[in-house]
Amino acid sequence: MKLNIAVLPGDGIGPEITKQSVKVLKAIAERFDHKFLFEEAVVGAAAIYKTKNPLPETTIELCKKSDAVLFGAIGDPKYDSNPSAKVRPEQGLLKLRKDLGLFANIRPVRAFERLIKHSPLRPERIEGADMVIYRELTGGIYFGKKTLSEDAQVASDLCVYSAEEITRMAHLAFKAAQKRRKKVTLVDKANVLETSRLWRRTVKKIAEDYPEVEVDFLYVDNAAMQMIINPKQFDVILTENMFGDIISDEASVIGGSIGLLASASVGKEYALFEPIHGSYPQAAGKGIANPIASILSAAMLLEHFNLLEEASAIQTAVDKSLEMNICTSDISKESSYSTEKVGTIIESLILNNEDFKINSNNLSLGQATII
Ligand SMILES: NC(=O)C1=CN([C@@H]2O[C@H](COP(=O)(O)OP(=O)(O)OC[C@H]3O[C@@H](n4cnc5c(N)ncnc54)[C@H](O)[C@@H]3O)[C@@H](O)[C@H]2O)C=CC1
Ligand SMILES: CC(C)CC(=O)C(=O)O
Ligand SMILES: [Mg+2]
Repeated sequence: MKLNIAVLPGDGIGPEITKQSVKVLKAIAERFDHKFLFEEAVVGAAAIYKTKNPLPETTIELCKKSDAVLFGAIGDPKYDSNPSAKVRPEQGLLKLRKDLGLFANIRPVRAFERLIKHSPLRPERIEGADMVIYRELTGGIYFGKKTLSEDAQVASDLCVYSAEEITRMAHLAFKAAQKRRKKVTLVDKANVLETSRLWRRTVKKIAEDYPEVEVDFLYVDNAAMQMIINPKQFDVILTENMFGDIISDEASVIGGSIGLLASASVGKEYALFEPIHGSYPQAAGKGIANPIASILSAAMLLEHFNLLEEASAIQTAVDKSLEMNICTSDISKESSYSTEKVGTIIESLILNNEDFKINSNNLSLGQATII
């Protein structure tokens, strides 16, 4: 298969982790005889420094003409220490999501068997945990009107959702549940928020189309606690933009590190693949960032194009590398390999291993991105 992949490394650790996932995709192309072509563009603070714009038109154009986008991370201490800056790296990512219509962000979370001993959570609580978070990505409070009074003493962020935005998201979550353990949990705050009540009503109605899927409803505050005390109860979590952002960082503790959690951001026309973490500026250039979230995002990219054996090859190589204790220091202080070394070992496991049979257990999604 021939794929044109736009690569947007971004800021902080973005370039060094993305370098590893591109390396791994090149290994897949070599081993499975595909042609993957990569073209880079700037986004975030890197783009502001170069063009004064966090999302230059040339970057959007490249994304639109490519088959898929591989995204690193954005964010820079210069802007984090100045929240009032008018032009910000985050605007680049938010605008990109909006312009490409990437309304669904899919974040699989599972407890990696080999890492359970490193988790701060009790092993018996997380062993076998396996869920996928369907986070709405282009609506809600991140995109609503923002105001600040003239004296800078009163501010507001508007949270808006339409039934249409909820409906398209809910169908994706129910379809994913059909292929998994047939359970959808809507996470909201319907005891307080009108938007959450709209989510509940809409989801209840859609659930009628999926009688074999069990639905339950949890307030986000309770969900945050349940995530830690009983994560195995979750199969597909469906939620709005901000709640999904927050509970997925929390859920990463189950996997052992946020440096392991991949995601796919999809819409009707375009698809972008990105780790769930940010630009981790404290680690930039030090070679200590975990590249696996980015590498597994590349696996999700392959899965999106139905390259299941190839996606499975990445997943298997990642599992093997972890089994061999080849990991960065966020996972194990005793065994701290560099970002580059972890990428190189995963690359060579892909190039040298003979047999990558598709094993639905080691696919991250079960084709959940194909919409
Ligand atoms: N999708 C994106 O591009 C996102 C960007 N950001 C931006 O990133 C910058 C930093 O934000 P933070 O809140 O510190 O979040 P962050 O996700 O960058 O880092 C939080 C913590 O997670 C850990 N971590 C993150 N990625 C890791 C990796 N690959 N390997 C090992 N450990 C890792 C580190 O302990 C780090 O201190 C900000 O400018 C923020 O706006 C934040 C979240 C998402
Ligand atoms: C930096 C934000 C725009 C996004 C975020 O935290 C995320 O998508 O996980
Ligand atoms: Mg986040």
